[in-house]
Amino acid sequence: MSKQNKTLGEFIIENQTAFKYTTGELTRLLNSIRLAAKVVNHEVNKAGLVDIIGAAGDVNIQGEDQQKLDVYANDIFIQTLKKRNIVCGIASEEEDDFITINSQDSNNQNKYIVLIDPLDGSSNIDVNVSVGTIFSIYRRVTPVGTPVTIEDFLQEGHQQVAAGYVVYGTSTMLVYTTGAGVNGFTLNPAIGTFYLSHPDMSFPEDGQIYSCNEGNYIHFPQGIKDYIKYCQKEEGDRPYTSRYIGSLVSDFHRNMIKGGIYLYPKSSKNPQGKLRLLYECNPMAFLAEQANGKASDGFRRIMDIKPTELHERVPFICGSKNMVEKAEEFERNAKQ
Ligand SMILES: O=P(O)(O)OC[C@H]1O[C@](O)(COP(=O)(O)O)[C@@H](O)[C@@H]1O
Ligand SMILES: [Mg+2]
Ligand SMILES: [Mg+2]
Repeated sequence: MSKQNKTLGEFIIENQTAFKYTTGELTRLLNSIRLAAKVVNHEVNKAGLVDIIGAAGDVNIQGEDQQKLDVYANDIFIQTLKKRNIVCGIASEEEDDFITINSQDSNNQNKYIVLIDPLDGSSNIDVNVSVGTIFSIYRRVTPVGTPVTIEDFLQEGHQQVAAGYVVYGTSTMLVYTTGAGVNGFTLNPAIGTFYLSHPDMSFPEDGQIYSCNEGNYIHFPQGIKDYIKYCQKEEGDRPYTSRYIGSLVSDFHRNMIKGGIYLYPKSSKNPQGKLRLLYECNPMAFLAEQANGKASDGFRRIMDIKPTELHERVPFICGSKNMVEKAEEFERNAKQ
């Protein structure tokens, strides 16, 4: 069977042997995420027809108005994972604290925890612009059969065993890694099956696209301002093209295919940046590095940052390796 016709289910099974902890547990977990993605996709595709757009009326721990689709996607992913008794803990952008699964059941031999951003790009839901879901998977560090603790969630990004995203766009794709490269699968909506459409995805080392909310420009650190001016300068292969969808998943996906850099720096408005280390930056950083790209906070490798809080934010620069290194160079120079 040619690589192209392979379904996600087949690919997951075939590639579990490449994974050193093979017990089939990660396979079942990835398949659960695949299922939840299809359910959420069904609702996203009819946003506007059904009562799924607009605010849900609550504010989440990030201080953001929860959108109905944020809440719906959160419920679907958590229920799908809970029901299958496939993990021992879950953390989500939409949940104040982490969720412990079946902690009283000492037979709960599950080894994995999942961190999710159930709906990424919430500001785009109501305006029919692509949105996504982001997931990150770790092995627990506390003994199996005991309730998970915060330590299981505050692991450095390089401890991830798998990460991925779903983009609900012109087509719906699931893109993931287990540390052996990055592969993308497109949903055939007629039969509800994901097919391998983008094998071995890789960031071009250089690109001509920069993605950043320039509306915050005056609040950016000097190094970032200098880098944006560098991108806009008439010189060599520049100016680069500015493209900003406002959904991290979609901006990342485009830049991975075409070559580009995404920046959400810290600013006088957001001293730590906006994006969340555990369920946005770490999974995208794992994917970026597995796809020959790079991810940093301007100075440190994202996946080497030791988390201290569940919902902590970090400045985020991610994309084509040479472009990220150039941005880091401007940040370092501005510091001197
Ligand atoms: O509107 P801003 O400040 O440019 O922020 C957009 C960024 O915030 C996010 O929407 C944050 O993610 P959520 O929608 O999951 O909260 C990113 O997807 C996006 O890149
Ligand atoms: Mg997000
Ligand atoms: Mg979100």
